[in-house]
Amino acid sequence: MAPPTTPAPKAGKGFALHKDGGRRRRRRSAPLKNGGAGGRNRKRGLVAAPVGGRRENGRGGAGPGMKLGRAALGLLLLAPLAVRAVEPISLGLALAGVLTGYISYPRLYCLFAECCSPKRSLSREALQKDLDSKLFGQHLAKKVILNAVSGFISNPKPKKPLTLSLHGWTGTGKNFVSKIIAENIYEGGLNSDYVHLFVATLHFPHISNITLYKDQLQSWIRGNVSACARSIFIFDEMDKMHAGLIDAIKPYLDYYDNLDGVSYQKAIFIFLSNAGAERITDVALDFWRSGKQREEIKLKDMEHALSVSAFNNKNSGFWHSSLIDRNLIDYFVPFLPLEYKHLKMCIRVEMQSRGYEVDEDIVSRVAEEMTFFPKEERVFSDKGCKTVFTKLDYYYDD
Ligand SMILES: Nc1ncnc2c1ncn2[C@@H]1O[C@H](COP(=O)(O)OP(=O)(O)OP(=O)(O)O)[C@@H](O)[C@H]1O
Repeated sequence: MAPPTTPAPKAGKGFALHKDGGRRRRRRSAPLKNGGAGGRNRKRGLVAAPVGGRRENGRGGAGPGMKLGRAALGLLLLAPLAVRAVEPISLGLALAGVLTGYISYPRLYCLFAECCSPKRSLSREALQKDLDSKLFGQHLAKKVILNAVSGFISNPKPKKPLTLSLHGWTGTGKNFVSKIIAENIYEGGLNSDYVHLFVATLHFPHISNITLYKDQLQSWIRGNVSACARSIFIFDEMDKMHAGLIDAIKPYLDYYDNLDGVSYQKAIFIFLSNAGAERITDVALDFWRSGKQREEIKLKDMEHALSVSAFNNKNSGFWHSSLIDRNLIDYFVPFLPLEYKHLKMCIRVEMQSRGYEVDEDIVSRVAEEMTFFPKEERVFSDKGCKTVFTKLDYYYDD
């Protein structure tokens, strides 16, 4: 896992805080010094890539390739001596074989192992299909994410990294969407070595360590982006992040071609937060009360209000943040509160994934057990789809 001075990875949510720039070295995670959260990386983490050290290649590193290269060079140097002993045409063919192998090695390697340059490029259609079939009740998020992510990935020279700030009530799909994005870019999804998940309360728990966290965060991101330009960083629980901490990464989100030899322009940063959820709910409730479809809600009804409320909310992690001040967040993405019918959709998916036939009677009973707000109207689920799965256990406990 990461060096002792870096934050610990999130247990159970597929988080690799390190990439070593070369082939992955799997190790047991070390407890953190300096007050970082301890714990073990589900992926049995790694070591922060040396800053300004090895540069990205197709494999995300140079280890085995270097060895082959040296072997090829050695053969070339020995060639004149060998020529006398071996038949020249065969020697030439052998050398050509070694060189071809060396040149195509990264591609060969990437056929069998995960690489920074994924085997397949992101397909807009596949992302759309995933969002349409898996994400319920979030027409705004779907549209923004589809356009933002596919447009960004298909741009060979983006001017800055993509920064998305996802806002909404608990259990409405913010983590779920991050997972979908990660899976559409890297086969390993959240478990990929190029996807990093930070959780505020886990990785940055103590306000007294904020200076240390800032240093760690910077070197972490710098190290991993220098190993793989297309790295994805997800910051969960932004609303619990100490004010000012996130500003440490501001330079990386800005319009710089490179900083100390590292370009951050292909990286993706996703921030998840409950900040602004009340504002989103107010708008959704207004639409509901006036008999309008929630699909009629437009991004412009929310986006500006979200950025302002994130900036002015002391508990948003973006409080007076230069990321907002300098317009470094590309999209504020609202997640609408989920209704009864969406809960039923979540329950059906869960039943199917457990191998049960969908039983509409159980679906309704589980959905009815959830609590809804406002109290009188009972329109929105107060936990989104988050606890429907455990409630389902009650009906299948034998
Ligand atoms: N809109 C949705 N469509 C389909 N499934 C959903 C949706 N929202 C939530 N779920 C289901 O509920 C689970 C929990 O949701 P998720 O972790 O994404 O919520 P969240 O918005 O990140 O909540 P929190 O703010 O508490 O972190 C997801 O893994 C997914 O299975």
